[in-house]
Formats: sequence, structure tokens, C-alpha cells
Amino acid sequence: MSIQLDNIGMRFGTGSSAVWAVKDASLTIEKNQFVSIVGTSGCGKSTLLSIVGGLVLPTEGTASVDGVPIAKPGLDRGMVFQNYSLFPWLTAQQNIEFVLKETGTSRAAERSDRAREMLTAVGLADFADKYPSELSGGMRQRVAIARSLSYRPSILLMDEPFGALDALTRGLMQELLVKIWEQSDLTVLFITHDIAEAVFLSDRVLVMTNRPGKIKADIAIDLPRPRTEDLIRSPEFGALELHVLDQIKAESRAAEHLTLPVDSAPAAFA
Ligand SMILES: Nc1ncnc2c1ncn2[C@@H]1O[C@H](COP(=O)(O)OP(=O)(O)OP(=O)(O)O)[C@@H](O)[C@H]1O
Repeated sequence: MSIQLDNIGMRFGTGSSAVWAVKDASLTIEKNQFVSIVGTSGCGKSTLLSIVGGLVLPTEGTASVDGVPIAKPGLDRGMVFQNYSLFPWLTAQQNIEFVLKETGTSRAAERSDRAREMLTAVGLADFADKYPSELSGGMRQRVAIARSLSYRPSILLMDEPFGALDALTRGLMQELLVKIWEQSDLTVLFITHDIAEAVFLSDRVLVMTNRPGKIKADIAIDLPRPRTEDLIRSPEFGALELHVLDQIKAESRAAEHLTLPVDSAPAAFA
């Protein structure tokens, strides 16, 4: 499924306390594309994702999936967040079965089989009966991904899903996600602060301006797949990383008001 955002504006609050999180944000994501959004903290990335997820309605503009305006969450869209959001009182298997029941799979045997199939797909067949507290961060996030894909959405919305993981686990999760995406019909919209992660995963990287955020740059990642270790260490990969970084840097300096003469700063602490 494709995603279209046309001149999205999102205001939180009213009167003098009103904050425009997003303004004039437009983008189109084609079916089966993997697109990442990067930008400074607070620029409105999560807000855009929530609008596509149907969790909030925009103040201005139109968000649609395959041309149909988004009015609420739907089974065509799965979401994965940084904090896993698993039910701690349910096992991995039960977490998935619960969501399948909520989303309309009425037969218990079908829910059980599907949950087991999904856990196997993310390499956790042997951990089906473990509670979230008995799983590592990477395993929890694999359960969360399996759960979000269990009802077969066409779009996967991911908000810094690997942000809390160590570097090695993060790398393995990225490879797993690419494999899942390549073997499915998924369209993925992925938020991250990690530029290398965005370049490694994506067909396109969108850079947002500071708040109120809009799309400032749309960078095609025209690197071949599969993206091997050699490719990650190649000058082409490095050049794309630098290009994305350059786009963010100006926004970041402005956001942090880093215009002070930093060279003189040590004197102040002497
Ligand atoms: N429910 C809300 N009520 C009021 N302000 C909000 C609300 N949600 C977001 N905001 C504000 O909107 C702006 C954008 O927030 P958002 O979470 O979308 O940014 P972000 O780019 O995802 O940030 P980060 O990278 O730090 O996660 C921020 O200034 C935030 O404080």
C-alpha cells in the first residue's frame, strides 16, 4: 500500500500555549518502499508516524493510504515502538494470540498456530512460553515485530524500534527486518536518529526541518541489495551517510542554539 501526506499541519494545544509540531509536511511513499525519517529531537517525526497510524488526526492537510483518507488505526497498518509495549503479564505466545483475538481471529487453534509461526519467523520458537521480563531487549523487540505483523498489515510503522538496543543486537535486528521486508509486501516507514541505520535499511531517507517539521530533503539510497559488510564500509555508503548528516547538521545547530563561540567555552570553566 502507498502512503500520501499532503500539507499536513499538527498543532497541540490552543491559544498562547499552542505548539505547531508539524507544518506543511508532504510526502509520498510507494508500495513496498522502505523509507526512513530522520531529524532533530522534537521536529515532529513521531507526530507524523502517529498521523499515518491513525492515532491522531492532523489539524491541517490530508493523510491517506492508497488514496483513502486515514481516520483511525486499522489492520492495514502495524506499529512498533522503542519501548516494546508488550503486555508483561502475558508470555510471548500469549502476547501475539491476544492481538490476534482483538483483531478478529476467532478460532483459538488458528491464533495459536499463527503465533507460533510468527515466533518461528523471528527465531523465537523456543521462547514462546517466556514472559517479557525473561527476554533480552532484542528478543522483546522481535516479539513486538512478530506481534505487529501477525495480522498481516501492508504497512509497518516503526518509531525508533532499535533505539534501546546495544550496537551488535541492533545490527542483527536490522538484518532481520530487511529479510522480513524483502520476503513480504510490506511498505515500511521507519524513524531513527541513527544515520547509518537509515542508510543501511532504506530506499529513501527523508530529512525533516526543526519544529514545526516538514520534509527538507528526500535522499535516494541507490545502493544495491543485499547490503553487505563490504558495502557498509565502502566510500559510496560513507558519502550517503555524510550527505544525510550535512542535511541534519544545520537544523541541529539551530535547534540547540549552538552559535556561541565554543572555542572560548573552556575559559568559562577554568
Ligand atoms: N500530545 C502532545 N501535546 C503537546 N505537545 C506535543 C504532543 N506530542 C508532541 N508534542 C510536541 O510536538 C513536537 C514534536 O514532537 P514529536 O514527538 O513528534 O517529535 P520527534 O521528532 O519524534 O522527537 P524525538 O526525536 O525526540 O522523539 C515536540 O515539541 C513535542 O513536545
